[in-house]
Amino acid sequence: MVTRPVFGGGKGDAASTHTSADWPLESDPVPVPAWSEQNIPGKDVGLLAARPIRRGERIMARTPAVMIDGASVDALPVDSFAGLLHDAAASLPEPHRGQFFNLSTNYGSTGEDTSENEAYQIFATNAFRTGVADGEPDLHSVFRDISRINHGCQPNCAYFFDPATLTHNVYAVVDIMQGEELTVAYIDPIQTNADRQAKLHRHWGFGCTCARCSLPPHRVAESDDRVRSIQALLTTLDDYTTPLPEAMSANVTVGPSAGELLVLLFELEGLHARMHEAEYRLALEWNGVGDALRATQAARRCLDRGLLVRGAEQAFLTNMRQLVADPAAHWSWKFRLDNGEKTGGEKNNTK
Ligand SMILES: C[S@@+](CC[C@H](N)C(=O)[O-])C[C@H]1O[C@@H](n2cnc3c(N)ncnc32)[C@H](O)[C@@H]1O
Repeated sequence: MVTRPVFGGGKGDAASTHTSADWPLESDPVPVPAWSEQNIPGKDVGLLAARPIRRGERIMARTPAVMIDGASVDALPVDSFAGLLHDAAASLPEPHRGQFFNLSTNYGSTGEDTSENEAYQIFATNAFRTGVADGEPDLHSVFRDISRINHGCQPNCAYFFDPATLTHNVYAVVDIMQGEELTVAYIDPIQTNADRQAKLHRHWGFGCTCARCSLPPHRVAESDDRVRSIQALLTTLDDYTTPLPEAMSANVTVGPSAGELLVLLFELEGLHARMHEAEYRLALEWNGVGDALRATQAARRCLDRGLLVRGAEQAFLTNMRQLVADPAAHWSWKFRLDNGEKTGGEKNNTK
């Protein structure tokens, strides 16, 4: 009998064997890391999947290296802000301090070559908005590792900040193959190719070369057309005052078929990190015509997707839970069949 009380972080381990040979159990098995840092042509450093990663897997959870109140960015002259930021980062213990000062400074490096300016450039290149509730207070945070994830317009990962634990979480929103680059969206991907490129240039100083941006022109045109359809559908579906019969005679696209079309367009555009938004609209449209079962199916999918990328406490998730619990008692029940009197919906609250 072999027993090792310290094995598994103190959980212990016992084995029965016929051999007196040493068991290779000197330490915990080392888990295979999900990613590794690599140089990626045209992007400096990025993260590649070191093994297959399943949709839904949490890839990283990190607390901030530095958190900054947005009001101080506005209130202070750049030099003073950069000095404070530098001192805050310099006070971190190693290896966290080294990891912070190692981050990218790609945000249009200007100004003097001082370590204060370097801290400022690191902040500008890598900070995430991490406001607690409805963006208040307006906090911005820099995280090791997570800040190495490059942008993609069809990202395979999504993140959300959990204010209760001050933890930034990164989840896989699709199955990811070994060797594939991990990406998140730095900007709203529901924009045409030209609008996405312009925004990335303006705010981040790079041109995107992701698969969606590198399509041949005829497929870019098709993708842009789908984006415009998504934008139009989001506008009509979020107007809860248009009853279905009236909409049909006025050629306005609402109802379950419009919701199904929205889901399809999200899929075709690879908007996996945003699927909860399409499923939310579909759930409401089915409930709006009194089909409780189909409404519940879409609401379940919305919950599954939404919990992954938004955490547990969002209003739209509560809304979907209420629909699942009792579709006929939900505010949206048969709202498309009424005469536009029900307007109690919570509009567009999936973001
Ligand atoms: C938050 S950092 C990401 C990690 C960074 N690549 C590094 O080396 O640490 C943001 C910077 O990465 C680069 N970057 C991110 N996504 C990119 C992309 N899709 N194409 C080109 N450069 C990208 C840009 O220089 C951007 O300013």
